[in-house]
Amino acid sequence: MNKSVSRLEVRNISKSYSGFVANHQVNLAIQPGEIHGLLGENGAGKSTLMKIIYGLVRPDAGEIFWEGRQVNINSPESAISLLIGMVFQHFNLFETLTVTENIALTLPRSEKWDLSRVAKKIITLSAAYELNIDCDRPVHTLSVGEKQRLEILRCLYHRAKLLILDEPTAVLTPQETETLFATLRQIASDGCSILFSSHKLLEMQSLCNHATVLRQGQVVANCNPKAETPANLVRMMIGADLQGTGEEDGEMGGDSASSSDSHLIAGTKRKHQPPGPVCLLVKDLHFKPQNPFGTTLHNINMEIHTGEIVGIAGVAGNGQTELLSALSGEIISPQAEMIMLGEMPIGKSNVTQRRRLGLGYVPEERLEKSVVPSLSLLENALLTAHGQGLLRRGMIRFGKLKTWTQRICDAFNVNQAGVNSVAATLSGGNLQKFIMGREISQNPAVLIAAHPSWGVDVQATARIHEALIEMRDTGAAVLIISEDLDELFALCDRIGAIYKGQVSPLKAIAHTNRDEIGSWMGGLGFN
Ligand SMILES: Nc1ncnc2c1ncn2[C@@H]1O[C@H](COP(=O)(O)OP(=O)(O)OP(=O)(O)O)[C@@H](O)[C@H]1O
Repeated sequence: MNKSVSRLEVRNISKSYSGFVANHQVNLAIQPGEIHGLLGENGAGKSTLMKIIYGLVRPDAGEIFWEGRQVNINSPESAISLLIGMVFQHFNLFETLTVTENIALTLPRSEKWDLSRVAKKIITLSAAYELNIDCDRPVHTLSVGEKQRLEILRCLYHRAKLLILDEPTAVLTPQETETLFATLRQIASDGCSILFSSHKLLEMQSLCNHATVLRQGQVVANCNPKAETPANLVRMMIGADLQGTGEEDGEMGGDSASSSDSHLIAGTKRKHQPPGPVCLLVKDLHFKPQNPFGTTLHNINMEIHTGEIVGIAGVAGNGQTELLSALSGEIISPQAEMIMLGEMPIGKSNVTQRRRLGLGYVPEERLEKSVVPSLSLLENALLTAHGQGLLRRGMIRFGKLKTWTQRICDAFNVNQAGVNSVAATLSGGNLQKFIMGREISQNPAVLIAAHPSWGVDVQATARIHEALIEMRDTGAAVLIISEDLDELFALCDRIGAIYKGQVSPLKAIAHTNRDEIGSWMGGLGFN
């Protein structure tokens, strides 16, 4: 192959949605074997550009060249036929089918029916790339992290020449991210090009030698992220310095991939005051899921006090989903006293009853559980906030609802076309900001949040952290379940880990470190 011909080149790509500009005259070229970063804050237009390249979105204008030849990529099928693969931010999987069946479905007729052959190849690939996945499990039983690994595996199966990854590390642990990056470097060194989007600056610096920076749909810079400081990258992304973080220019780079940029933004606002009384008590909580692939919870004991943020770290699939379901009321506990909200036994209460008593909840899955994708932001706000005076005698108070929703969007800088926007049309990060804002704005006594800053850019993460710390400082209890150790260490007062359905002791941040929590995440030392 002629080295001077780009694997992919896009010229003057533009795309608007009802007058809202998502991409404006974007130019970008990716060489064979290059890992090219696409950097930009939430709503900058990264996913739109990637979807155009993958044939999912038709551009209004512009041209695409594949290995020097102009092409018309008008569907994912035509992208796949060129050997372009894509891993999405939101999973594109059939929930009731198994891992093998999900991959087989995307294969040509001649291959798709030989499921045992497909399974064998999956096992080989998943071993080679350390993407451990059980071929026979139905997708609905997989954790968020496992579903994402399946998406990556599916692209690897197709031997793509261009692999597009839209925030693939959002739910991976630092170790998993390191492993993934090693895999991606290996794939790139074999000549495959990679287009990788993220707003995690350290990931960009660790993985990419070239990056295109998008702001409000336009290319504002091309750079080598390894040669830039994080402050420079932030400046390129948002066109200004990050507010109130104390972040200064400094040498950065190196090969270590941090799972987030949380260390850039938190830590300065911690108010050292003793926590209050126990607000959420979990006592000998055990639960055996009906789902044969679920994780059994074993006698979990925890005390969360008012005025503290507690974090539970863990590798996906260790019982986080079951613990979240049990605490939120999606699963009813064997005994009511196993979960106490203040003086109230709530183990047998349902989600709505728990919400009424002051329990806020941000589930793991954004589009599956947190919002109804086809409903507007107004309607989605009402779904969990109807108890905030938004109903009168069973009728919706639309004026109030509009003000309420607008306030959430303003406070959390949810960048969208208006409160009537359909949730599915928001960028991933903007949707996450909306969901966090919706729950925090209700001032719950206890907030249980999974992955609070999943897919959220550095500035918005700062805003979410600030709001969580503010809640804590005004007496709320916050429980965060996340795989992002950076975020947990930046935010939490106490921290523990979950492993195979058991929760470790919760230790004050000052009395533990990443190594200890990391080893607990791997099941060493506490059970
Ligand atoms: N189908 C659609 N209808 C209306 N607006 C859309 C649609 N798809 C995207 N947009 C808007 O286009 C803008 C760019 O979205 P895009 O998803 O490309 O951003 P992004 O950079 O990937 O953001 P994030 O980092 O949050 O994922 C956003 O403001 C989004 O709301």
